Amino acid sequence: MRIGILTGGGDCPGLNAVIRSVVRSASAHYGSAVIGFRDGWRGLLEDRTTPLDVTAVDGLLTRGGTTLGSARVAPERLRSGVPSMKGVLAAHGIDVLVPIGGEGTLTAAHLLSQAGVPVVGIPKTIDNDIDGTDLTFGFDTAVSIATDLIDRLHTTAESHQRVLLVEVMGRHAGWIALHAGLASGAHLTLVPEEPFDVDEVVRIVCERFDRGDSHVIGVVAEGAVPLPGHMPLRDGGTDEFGHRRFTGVAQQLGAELERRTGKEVRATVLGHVQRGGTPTSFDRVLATRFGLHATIAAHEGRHGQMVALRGTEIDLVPLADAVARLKTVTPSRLAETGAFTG
Ligand SMILES: Nc1ncnc2c1ncn2[C@@H]1O[C@H](COP(=O)(O)OP(=O)(O)O)[C@@H](O)[C@H]1O
Ligand SMILES: O=P(O)(O)OC[C@H]1O[C@](O)(COP(=O)(O)O)[C@@H](O)[C@@H]1O
Ligand SMILES: [Mg+2]
Repeated sequence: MRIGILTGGGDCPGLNAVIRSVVRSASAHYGSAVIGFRDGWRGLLEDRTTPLDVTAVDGLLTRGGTTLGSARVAPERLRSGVPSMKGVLAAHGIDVLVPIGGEGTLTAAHLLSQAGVPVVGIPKTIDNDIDGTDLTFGFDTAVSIATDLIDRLHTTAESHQRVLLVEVMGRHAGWIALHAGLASGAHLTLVPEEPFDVDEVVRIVCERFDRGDSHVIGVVAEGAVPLPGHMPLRDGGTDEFGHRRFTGVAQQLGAELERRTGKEVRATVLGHVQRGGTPTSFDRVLATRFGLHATIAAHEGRHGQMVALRGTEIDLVPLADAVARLKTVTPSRLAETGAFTG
């Protein structure tokens, strides 16, 4: 068998570990070949490939990023390119395509699957917002990095009796904010799922200082928004791929808090450092298991599926179900922060 593989969307730690796992398991268990398409869907549209054998994936387990490269392509270009992508796959004799990506890449994978291409998807994203799987790889690493950095912000905030707002990634889902906030003892966590009440944030800040606490740490997901009418938030419009452009919610909320509380506020945007570097051992294991089970599914003819973590086992879920909705933070998970807020 010949397997095609590509990595799409934002990179994350563990992508290289999956590539290695697919190549190693395809070779060891089935004697199958793996061909990589470069830069996500763009490489498939433009017929840019790289052969992947066991030697080529040597050392990839621990390396961050993706050796195949990743890129975004306007969804319209992708939809109109389905016939030519099928042509490229046929020309390379690809039996099964294994796209590794977030909800966007997996939506495109579903599109190809519906067009008759045998596909087995693998969910990646630091955002952990893919439905049908308990976790995506990359998330644990991002939370670990964010937690470590927030721990460091506690000490400098204490020294200066400041409010420190930490902006973490999370476009539609606040999983990183929720977990990094709980892990680092944040006093306040704001997520995209629940527009925040600025009066309530002001109250929490004032209360902490009034009772003699030295500082405030607030974790703010980049996609968090205020309740309508509470404070202005600049509109950045959308980019060419349909993604909302963020304008720095932590910094804007910080200015509002300084004005209303009289306290010194600093905003720190963690940004792409959350996506860089080597994966945690948890993500290495999850990525390796996803790669192995995707390879098995590909050889067993279980197509139109995505590998998924359910409890401790790796399962398959229909791609159609996985991309039907995003997995966002539930009100009950958010309510768990209540006892630790303020
Ligand atoms: N609705 C869609 N239909 C077809 N292709 C899509 C769709 N959404 C995303 N894609 C393709 O998948 C790529 C990656 O999606 P994106 O949302 O940027 O990242 P991720 O896969 O990490 O969620 C996009 O650049 C685009 O080529
Ligand atoms: O690197 P870019 O293109 O600025 O994208 C940033 C976005 O990508 C992410 O890091 C990961 O999102 P995806 O996994 O969906 O690509 C988001 O948290 C963030 O909003
Ligand atoms: Mg995504």
